[in-house]
Amino acid sequence: VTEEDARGLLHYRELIPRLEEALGKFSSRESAEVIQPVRSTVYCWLKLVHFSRFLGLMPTYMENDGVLSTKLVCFYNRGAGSTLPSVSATVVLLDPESGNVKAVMDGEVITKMRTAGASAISAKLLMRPGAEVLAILGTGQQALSHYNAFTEMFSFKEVRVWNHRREAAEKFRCSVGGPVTVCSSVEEAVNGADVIVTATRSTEPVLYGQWVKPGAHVAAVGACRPDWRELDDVLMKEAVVYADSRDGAMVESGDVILSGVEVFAELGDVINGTKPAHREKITVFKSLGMGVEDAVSAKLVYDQWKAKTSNL
Ligand SMILES: NC(=O)c1ccc[n+]([C@@H]2O[C@H](COP(=O)([O-])OP(=O)(O)OC[C@H]3O[C@@H](n4cnc5c(N)ncnc54)[C@H](O)[C@@H]3O)[C@@H](O)[C@H]2O)c1
Ligand SMILES: O=C(O)[C@@H]1CCCCN1
Repeated sequence: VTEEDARGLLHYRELIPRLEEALGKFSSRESAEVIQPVRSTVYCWLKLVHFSRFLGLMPTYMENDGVLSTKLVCFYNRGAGSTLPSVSATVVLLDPESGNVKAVMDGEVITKMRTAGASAISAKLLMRPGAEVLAILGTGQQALSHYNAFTEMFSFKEVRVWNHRREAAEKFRCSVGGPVTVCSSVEEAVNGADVIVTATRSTEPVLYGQWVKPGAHVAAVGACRPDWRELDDVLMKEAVVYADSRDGAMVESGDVILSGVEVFAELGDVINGTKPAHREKITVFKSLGMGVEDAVSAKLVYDQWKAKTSNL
């Protein structure tokens, strides 16, 4: 199933409810219905290359959904100037009965859309009512999918973007459909913002708590290794911290591990009603990406692809 197939078949209006259900199932530890270990990571760092690279394996079994899958995802921090994507991914969908491979699928569209979909769910649950200003830090693939998901799901009055290379932010502004304000600094972008998405390849904090307004919601998508940061300690300590997977965050998130804060709840706990949504406080959703998100997205694509191709 190609990238083009996946792009044509995946839509936020169908994807987001499935992601919400999957996050809820993942966090309801009562049954063994969902099996999704923390991602296995293999570094593939070349001696002469100064940028970090890894391969992540993300196997998942969802019994009631009849999904057995694994994603193979490479994150290559290639540095400025490369035209290749930072994330390349393939999802393998298997038949849970036989163990045979059903489909080998493009995983890049799935990764972009399910990550933005999960962040949109976090905003739906955790941002203050009447949120008007969205700020996006970073202007790469995830920034774009977040822009698309957030502008489709919510009605922000203003969308601001920041990139450490201003020309990249200008390019982003020209490539999207709606109005976007390009900001010269992170501080300018997040000043008074109700919702902030951090989607950079930075390994050092880019967002500082002193700039974040009370009650703001932060969807933190980058910094997916235990020694990488996007958020500073002030922000992490001031915020109520939610994660997609608590176990994942304790192993993979530098923002959580190095700040020493506790994950208050998983997003699925809020969906299940077992933990409150502290909309009145600064909230951080620390997203690392989960196999269950890929599994339900891949099933959605595959079922539609199958129906389409069997009608040919
Ligand atoms: N949580 C998840 O499920 C998930 C899924 C996919 C990607 N990610 C992460 O999201 C981040 C963005 O991924 P992407 O696919 O959009 O990558 P990308 O390469 O397309 O975009 C990265 C952006 O970060 C900017 N950037 C690079 N170095 C920076 C620095 N030092 N400081 C500030 N900005 C910098 C780049 O200019 C670019 O705009 C990565 O960290 C990636 O690992 C997370
Ligand atoms: O869950 C994922 O697909 C990503 C890939 C890149 C790094 C972080 N997590």
